[in-house]
This record gives sequence, structure tokens and C-alpha cells, in this order.
Amino acid sequence: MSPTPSTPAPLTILIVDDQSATRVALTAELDRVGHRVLEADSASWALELFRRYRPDIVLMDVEMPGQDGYWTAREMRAAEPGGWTPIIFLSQFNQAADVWKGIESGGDDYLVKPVSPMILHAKLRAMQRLAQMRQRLVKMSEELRTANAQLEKLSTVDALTGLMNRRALDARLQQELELARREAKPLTLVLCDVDHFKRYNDTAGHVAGDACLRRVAQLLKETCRRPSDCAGRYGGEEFALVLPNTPRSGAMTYARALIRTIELAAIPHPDSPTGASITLSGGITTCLPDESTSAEGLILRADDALYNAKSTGRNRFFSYEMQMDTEEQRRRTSAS
Ligand SMILES: Nc1nc2c(ncn2[C@@H]2O[C@H](COP(=O)(O)OP(=O)(O)OP(=O)(O)O)[C@@H](O)[C@H]2O)c(=O)[nH]1
Repeated sequence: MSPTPSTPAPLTILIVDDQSATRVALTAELDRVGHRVLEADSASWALELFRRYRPDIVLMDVEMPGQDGYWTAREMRAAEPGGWTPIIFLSQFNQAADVWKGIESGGDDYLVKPVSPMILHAKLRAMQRLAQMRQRLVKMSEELRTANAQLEKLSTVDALTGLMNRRALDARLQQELELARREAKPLTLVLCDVDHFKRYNDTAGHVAGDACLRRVAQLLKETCRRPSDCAGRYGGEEFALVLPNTPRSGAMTYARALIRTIELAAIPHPDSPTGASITLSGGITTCLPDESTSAEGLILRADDALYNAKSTGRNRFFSYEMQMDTEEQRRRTSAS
């Protein structure tokens, strides 16, 4: 009498054998312990069932008319890229070379017919355990991939505004600088800062201050119309814009449009000497980079221009190279 293995988890098992007597005997044994059995008498039918039902384990006869078990195993492996269904070969041959060939062609184990039920169940149990371990590993590596992606995002995105953070901005500036140098194209960096933001916080509170920064960030993002333009939070109430392929004149046009956008948004400032709404001051630097141009140098220049914009009254953008006051320009343009 066949031994009864202790409560195996039910599996879907594909039996591939051209001899019906073998299939009947194996099916009866596997049925007896509650497994679901699929039967195929040829390579083509086996592949069809394999693709359709994705069995947990395959028991595969080596010798079959037409395509043999080795070929079928290779096709099954090719049909599940990244996956792994245990394949156990069944054969009358018990030479070492046969076992080797079976394993080489993608099989995981090799049993000599007639197979003792006890050995069969033991092998199934071992394969099932391996498959479960593999599934756990796959799941863990997926979780790791997701966690890494989240970490990567967290390390480049500013949590308050959703813009690039300082780290990502620095990397982007460096990258655009190298590209501009290679392609001999102008590159503009704008640093801008919300005017009298301490007063905003002191009067409206930090929560309202945060909401204000988010709104400004959104507006800055919207002004980045070209796919290569990017806005980021440089720190505190200071933002940076990297504008590739933008010459001085283009940068000034951009700054005027930005001032206008902020003006139209009319975000109320509860205590600003500059006016009733939020205003920005900015420093611009534009370069045609050569070997001596550095990201740090650009930041220093933009910061210097920003300081000038602040010290001459705020709500204006200065270009380091042109030392031109965009607010003055804008007033002149709208007056004419
Ligand atoms: N709510 C809020 N406030 C911030 C954040 N980061 C920086 N600040 C505040 O921004 C203010 C910046 O103040 P200052 O550097 O004195 O500059 P300012 O008041 O804007 O004055 P000017 O730049 O000279 O126009 C400080 O009160 C900071 O606490 C933030 O994430 N949220």
C-alpha cells in the first residue's frame, strides 16, 4: 500500500508522458493526496497547458515521440522569463549522463521510473519548499525595489513643495552646465526669494507660511514651460530655476513674466512693506560655460545679484551680468 504523506498543500501538477499507463498511475497517486493534475501526452500539448494553467510543478517524461522532454523543458523555461516552475524529469534511463542532460536542459530533479510514491511525494515537497522560498525572495526583492525608488524620490524631492530639493538641484545644475559647455549653449540660473517672509510667518503663522511657499512653488513650476527648465527649493523661502539654452535677454524676459505671474496671483501678504501681496526678489546669472565655469561660481553670482535686488527695494530681479533691474524695466514697458 502506498504511504500517505502528511497533509501536503494542494498543488497543480502537470504530468507530461506519452504513455497513458504512467499518467494514470501518477494521476491516481497525486489525486489521492489532493493535488490537481493536468495531463499531456505530447510536447505541444504540454506547452499549451503550461502556458494556460501555470502549474506549480511539472513531471516530465524524457522520451516522447516528436519533441522530447529536454526540448519541452527548455521551451517551458523560455515561456516564463523571470519565473521558475520546478520541473522533475521521469525516465527509464539512470545513467549519470542522462541525469546531467536533464539538469542541463532546465530540469530541477531527475527520477527513474517506476517512481516510488514515497520518493515522488518527498521530491514534490522539496520542490514546493524551494518554490516558496523563491517566491519569498522575489517578493522581498520587489519590496526592496519599491523602497529604493521611494528613498530615491525622498532624497531628491522637497517634502513641503514637491519641487526638487537642494541636492537634486545641485546635481541638475551640474548636469546642465556640462551639457551647455559641450553644446556651447547659454545657461541661466535664477535664485529667487520671497520678500519679507519672516513678517509673513510672524503675522500669519508657520502653517499659513508653509501654504504660501507651496503656492509660490506651484507658480514657479508653472513658469517652467520648456521641458528642460526646472524649478527647485533651494532652502527656506529661497527657490532656484535652472534654465538651459537661455541667453541674457531670454532670462530677463523670463524674470519679467515671473514677476507678472506672482503679481497676478495676488497672494496676500499680511505685513509687507512692499505691498499687499507676496513679491519675489531674484538674482540672475547667465553664462556661456567654458572650462573655468563652475556651479558654485554661478550660485555665487546669482546670490550676489539677489542681494542687490533685495537691497535696492525688493520685488525685482537683477542680472549679475547686466545689473539690470527688471522691475524698473517692467514699469517702463507698461508705462510706454
Ligand atoms: N513657514 C515656513 N517658513 C520658513 C520655511 N523656511 C524658512 N522659513 C522662514 O522664512 C523666513 C526668512 O526670513 P529672512 O531670511 O529674515 O528673510 P525675509 O523675512 O524674507 O526678508 P527678505 O528676504 O530680506 O525680504 C524665516 O522666518 C524662516 O523661518 C518653511 O519651510 N516654512
